[in-house]
Amino acid sequence: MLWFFYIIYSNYIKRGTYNMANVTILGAGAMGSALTTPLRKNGHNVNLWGTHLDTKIIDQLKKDGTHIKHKCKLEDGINYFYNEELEEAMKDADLVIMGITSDGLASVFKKAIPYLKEGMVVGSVAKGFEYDLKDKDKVIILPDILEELLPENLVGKIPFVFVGGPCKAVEVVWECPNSVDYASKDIEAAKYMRSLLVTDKYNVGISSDVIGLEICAAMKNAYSIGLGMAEGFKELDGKLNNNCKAALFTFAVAEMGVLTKAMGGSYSSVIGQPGVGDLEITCEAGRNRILGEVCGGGMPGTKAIKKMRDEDITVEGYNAIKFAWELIPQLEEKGVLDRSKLPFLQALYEILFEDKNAYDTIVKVMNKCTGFDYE
Ligand SMILES: NC(=O)C1=CN([C@@H]2O[C@H](COP(=O)(O)OP(=O)(O)OC[C@H]3O[C@@H](n4cnc5c(N)ncnc54)[C@H](OP(=O)(O)O)[C@@H]3O)[C@@H](O)[C@H]2O)C=CC1
Ligand SMILES: O=C(CO)COP(=O)(O)O
Repeated sequence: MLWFFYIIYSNYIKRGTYNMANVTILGAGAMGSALTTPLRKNGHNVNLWGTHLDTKIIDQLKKDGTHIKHKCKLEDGINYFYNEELEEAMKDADLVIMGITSDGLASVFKKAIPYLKEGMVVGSVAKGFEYDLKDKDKVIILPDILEELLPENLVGKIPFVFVGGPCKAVEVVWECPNSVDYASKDIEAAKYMRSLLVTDKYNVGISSDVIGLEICAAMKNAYSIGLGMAEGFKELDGKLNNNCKAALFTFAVAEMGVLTKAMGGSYSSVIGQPGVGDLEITCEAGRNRILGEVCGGGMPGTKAIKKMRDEDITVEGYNAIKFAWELIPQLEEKGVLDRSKLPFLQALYEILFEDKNAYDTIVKVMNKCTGFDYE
């Protein structure tokens, strides 16, 4: 019995007083590295671990503190670790943040599992979908993958926190004001993670809507590709197509609402930071928007994605479109979705995966979506 009170008390001490914590970030890419800034500003001990793909990034950071993707120095006092130093990087961590892209999330999390301990909190910034590990044809949200991978002895003992909202990584490094949401089934864990990262510039809201936040995080990337197309039309007609972009923005929000509702998420995420907020930044300044711009300018979808991948640019919206398209039959089978309510998504699938002409397809979808009943 005394042990029971001890565990409760020590968790309270740990999460309630918010003293200096040990934080390990897995993934030294754009976002993982950016989160070192608020953490170091708050005086925490920060370990930044690079994947097998991040060796050059870690080399340079160790040399002079410069992050080669951000092209500026990170805060002083960060401990840097190479791929083969994972155990050391995770030793004594209170919070582990997965700064990995959606397609690498499961493989990196699997590597981290042997070093997870009861009481640690795991955060993730990844935005996308994955296939269910138990059923390779089934599309699921990223929180479900992490839960599935957790070994039996840690189930219910490691809370997960998911990050959504407009947050260009480099602006976090520059300490520009921004606002994100942390969602978790364990609100105390979300508050704990917030307590370690929040600054006067890095604002964090707390939410219990994990599903809504995840659907928005994945789908804003998908729809930003579509909004980017309107930017690319300039290449064809020499004119700004801002009316088109604004209209597509509203169709994107409506369709994120349709999918979120079908999945059981909350509309408040759609109209909050994870949905509208993140859609706005991504269609203004995101890497997904660049793919759309290239397609809108006339390059076929399959060629445009190849070009960006060859340039090593992360574009998660491309896969998100395919995953969402494959998710539809699952939701129709459950009777919670009618695919006719997602005309913009269908258009994106046709442009990006079937190489349909972007301009003609977008003009048609504008005709269809104007005055459309999404209910
Ligand atoms: N960048 C941003 O502004 C924001 C990004 N996010 C989300 O955070 C996640 C990470 O994004 P970001 O940091 O920009 O991405 P990066 O491309 O910079 O990479 C993130 C990390 O994932 C690694 N990685 C990529 N592919 C694989 C793979 N197949 N297997 C193992 N590791 C892999 C990267 O290695 P390497 O560096 O060598 O590619 C890097 O360590 C994404 O899901 C993104 O949507 C969220 C908010 C904002
Ligand atoms: O998620 C992001 C901003 O919140 C980054 O979007 P991109 O991956 O399109 O750059």
